Amino acid sequence: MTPDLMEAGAERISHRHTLEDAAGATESGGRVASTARPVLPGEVDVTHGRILYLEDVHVSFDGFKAINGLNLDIAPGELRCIIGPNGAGKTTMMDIITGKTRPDKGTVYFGSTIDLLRYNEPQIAAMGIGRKFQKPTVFEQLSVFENLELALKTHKGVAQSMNFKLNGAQRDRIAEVLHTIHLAGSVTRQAGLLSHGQKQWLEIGMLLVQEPRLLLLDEPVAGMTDEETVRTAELFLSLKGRHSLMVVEHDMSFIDTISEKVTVLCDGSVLAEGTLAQVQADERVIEVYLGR
Ligand SMILES: Nc1ncnc2c1ncn2[C@@H]1O[C@H](COP(=O)(O)OP(=O)(O)OP(=O)(O)O)[C@@H](O)[C@H]1O
Repeated sequence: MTPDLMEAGAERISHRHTLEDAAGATESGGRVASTARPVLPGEVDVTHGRILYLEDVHVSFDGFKAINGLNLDIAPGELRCIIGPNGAGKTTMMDIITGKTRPDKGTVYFGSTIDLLRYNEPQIAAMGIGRKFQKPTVFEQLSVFENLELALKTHKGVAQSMNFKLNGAQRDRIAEVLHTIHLAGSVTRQAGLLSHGQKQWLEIGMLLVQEPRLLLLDEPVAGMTDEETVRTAELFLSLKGRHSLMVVEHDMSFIDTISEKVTVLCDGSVLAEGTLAQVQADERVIEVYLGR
């Protein structure tokens, strides 16, 4: 497909992807473990106003308390920024949410019904929690379009099927994502030739084609140019509402542009929470993180 056609496709997009589309995405009928009811991607109970809920979570590594009584909740559609000094436990927290690390103790819920501690990493990803690590990991030899196509196929568990063809809705979804990540003009470009910022956007796009409910993003603007950082802020602001985002960053001006609520982690638990101005004025935060 040519960039022109993809661009045209992007313009045709209306947000018509329904829960039915998402339900059709799971070849296994969406059953992922021994819960009382099937869990479908996109089907998360947020009637209690939380898409993510952590209570009194603890993790120790060889006796060292990396996470120590962590409580946190994220609202549906929220864009939450997480800051804190090195070793505060930010990465470990994301590892717990995504099933990479098991806590010693605590509660971790996706919506109000899905106990994440009962699932493994691939199951949690399939439920709609996407994670972006700091370094971009796109397939450099493939084109931008092929990277997105592969992410969609892999998510649907059909990567091994040589006969898999994208349907119209899937092509529209890719076109929409290309537009969102500012790569509609680079559809056929080899991913290895993209700038660092473009690779980061492409990797975010590879998550977006999977329609995640919650996106965890680890230092997304590290190494970006100022212009790329501004465009990334615009991208995140455009994603909030439709997706929930948790962004770990050290770049304060970027956080200032995108954040409503900031959580400061320190020594494995929440030290402060509020607007950026509120946490920046907090003596304890100044002491451990921002400096005097
Ligand atoms: N697998 C592990 N084994 C032993 N210690 C670990 C392990 N993972 C993390 N830690 C320790 O737990 C603490 C929290 O680490 P974590 O990487 O979560 O912090 P962070 O806030 O993400 O830091 P940074 O901003 O430097 O990435 C650190 O002291 C780290 O050395």
